[in-house]
Amino acid sequence: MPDIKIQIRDVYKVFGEKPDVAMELLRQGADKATVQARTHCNVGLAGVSIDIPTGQISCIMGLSGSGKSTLVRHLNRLIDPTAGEILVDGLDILKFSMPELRRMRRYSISMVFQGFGLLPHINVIDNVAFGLSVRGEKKIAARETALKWLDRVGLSEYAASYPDELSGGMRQRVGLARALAIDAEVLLMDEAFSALDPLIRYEMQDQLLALQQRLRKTVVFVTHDIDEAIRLGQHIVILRDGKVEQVGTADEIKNHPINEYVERFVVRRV
Ligand SMILES: Nc1ncnc2c1ncn2[C@@H]1O[C@H](COP(=O)(O)OP(=O)(O)OP(=O)(O)O)[C@@H](O)[C@H]1O
Repeated sequence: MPDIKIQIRDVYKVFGEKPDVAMELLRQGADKATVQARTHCNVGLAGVSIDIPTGQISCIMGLSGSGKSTLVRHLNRLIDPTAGEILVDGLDILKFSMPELRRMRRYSISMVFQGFGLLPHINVIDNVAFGLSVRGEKKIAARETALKWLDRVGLSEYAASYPDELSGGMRQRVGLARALAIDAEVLLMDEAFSALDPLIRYEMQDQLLALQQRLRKTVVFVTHDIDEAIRLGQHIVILRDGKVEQVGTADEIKNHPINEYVERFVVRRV
């Protein structure tokens, strides 16, 4: 059994004006559509419990609106739950003070976004060094680290370029280098490769797998693409309407889909 890095315990997220009424309905077993009809609240997550293993790539997948982004954003507290617990290394991150939270975001958990999130007015190397500068590292040392990571993603020659001079795939490699440069143990990737065309996307998956061979980060990778989940994920979580539908290895999901919803993803591949 692998170690567990992140424990998500019975997490609910209700968006809207009447979270208490919505929670009561959810606890009585109402589904997302009923809660929406009765309270006009949007259910993001409804009682999600998952263990995220250390040093593996976990893929969160499901149809649009199933709660993937909402879930991953809880892990660095971009979103706080309506109810439930989130433990990282056994610590309840919902109880963190602002300084503890800042420390976690600067040192322990980094994030790669679909839209790359690069700053347009600074060059590539300073984009990669950004997280290091924010946490107070000296400019020369930060740039040295940034250059090492740019080299690892094959972009050291573009250190002085600006983001708008790069292709989408190159920009996402810069985004990846920036997330890796802070050397966090946890990497959150929200549809990180979804904006890329299929060939480049495949190359990025290769690059992530190659880096992961050496780095062994705990990666939480959100995708709506089952092929990507199966290719990358040692551990796959399928969400539907804010609930966990199935958790398993790629083989388990492929060969033993628990119901029609999961089967539809898998069958569509053939
Ligand atoms: N800020 C918000 N305010 C209101 N409702 C929200 C908010 N964020 C998410 N939701 C709702 O929560 C549910 C889950 O949304 P989420 O974005 O997590 O789904 P997703 O699986 O990531 O979808 P997609 O693949 O389209 O990004 C949806 O019903 C969505 O409308």
